[in-house]
Amino acid sequence: MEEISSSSTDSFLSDKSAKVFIAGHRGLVGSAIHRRLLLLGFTDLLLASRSDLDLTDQSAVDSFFLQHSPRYVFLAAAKVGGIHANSTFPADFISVNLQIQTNVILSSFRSGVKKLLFLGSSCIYPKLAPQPIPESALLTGPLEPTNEWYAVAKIAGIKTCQAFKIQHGFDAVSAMPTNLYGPNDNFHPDNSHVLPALVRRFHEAKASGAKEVVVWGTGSALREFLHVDDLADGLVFLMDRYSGLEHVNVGSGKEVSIKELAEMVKEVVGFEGELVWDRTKPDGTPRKLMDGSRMAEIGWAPRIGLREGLEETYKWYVENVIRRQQE
Ligand SMILES: NC(=O)C1=CN([C@@H]2O[C@H](COP(=O)(O)OP(=O)(O)OC[C@H]3O[C@@H](n4cnc5c(N)ncnc54)[C@H](OP(=O)(O)O)[C@@H]3O)[C@@H](O)[C@H]2O)C=CC1
Ligand SMILES: C[C@H]1O[C@H](OP(=O)(O)OP(=O)(O)OC[C@H]2O[C@@H](n3cnc4c(=O)[nH]c(N)nc43)[C@H](O)[C@@H]2O)[C@@H](O)[C@@H](O)C1=O
Repeated sequence: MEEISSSSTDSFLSDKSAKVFIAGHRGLVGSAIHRRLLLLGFTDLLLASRSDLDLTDQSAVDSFFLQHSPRYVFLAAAKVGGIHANSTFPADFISVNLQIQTNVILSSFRSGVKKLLFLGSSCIYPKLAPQPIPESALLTGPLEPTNEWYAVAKIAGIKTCQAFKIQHGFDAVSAMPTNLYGPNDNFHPDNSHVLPALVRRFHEAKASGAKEVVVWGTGSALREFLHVDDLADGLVFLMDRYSGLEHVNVGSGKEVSIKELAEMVKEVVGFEGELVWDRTKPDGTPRKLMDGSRMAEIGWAPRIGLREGLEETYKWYVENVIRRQQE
């Protein structure tokens, strides 16, 4: 059941005065969507930080939607973290994500939202899925154990969107991004994803004159990285053009090993010491390159290469995180 909306008069991009709620607008993805919509000339963006609206609180979410009546919703709020955080806090990753997404999807439906875009992740696919991973690989095999709790919540999110579309005709679509990076990422030493973790670790090693940097795992795991500004562009594209039942992969189409990534970060940061591999840490999924042909068929392509995106992200980290610590 594929449906690609064709009417330009009724499309998201022809409705720039519409009220758009970006759930999670301070995060990596939400802040990139915010930047993108401002650049495109959207004039009525609805934003609420966690202290104003806890998205796990069902009645608060319901009241918020009834009070503000947004026309479009980007659901970019979630409990997010890297391999260590996912393995350490399984209860949070499954329960918080189920709560946030169910509350936002149901309140959107009940309050008459025109269209909602839900964000999943490439970790929804089986650990040993065929590569590149097509959308049809969902629920065809066992999940990667380090993030199965998060993955189960994300799969439930896709299915919630599909169920409301089937039963009620609610225009809720799902995008599955690959591993992301960029401005406003989480640079926590333990709980973040690999790219921001390495940016911070190499920067701190260079600053302190350390001789070694420890990198987790064997370095052989392969990952596909997408700059978050490319993702935001792709999400706006989907909001505008796609109303199909099936979720859509959003990736860069390019993979690197963690060893190659670590060497690249080392070079960009300018650290001159050695890399040491901590093999007691898990590699996680051996490979997760997504098949991006559906997005390509709809007419979208990423623009930012990994090296360029990494250089820009390191500059952002120094100018924003480090400089602020020094002030
Ligand atoms: N980062 C990545 O590599 C990938 C991310 N994704 C998906 O993209 C989406 C966004 O992720 P990302 O931007 O990286 O995550 P971040 O952690 O950077 O941002 C998440 C946002 O959600 C908000 N939030 C979390 N819990 C609550 C709550 N209870 N009430 C209100 N707001 C809340 C956070 O608020 P606060 O600022 O207060 O903490 C934050 O703004 C998620 O669905 C994630 O699964 C998919 C694939 C890869
Ligand atoms: C986007 C996706 O992200 C998560 O899955 P992941 O791809 O395994 O995420 P990761 O970025 O944490 O690790 C990637 C690889 O990198 C290695 N690695 C090396 N050194 C560090 C390091 O210092 N930190 C981290 N985190 N990893 C490291 C690490 O051992 C692994 O081999 C999901 O849990 C889930 O959140 C999700 O959807």
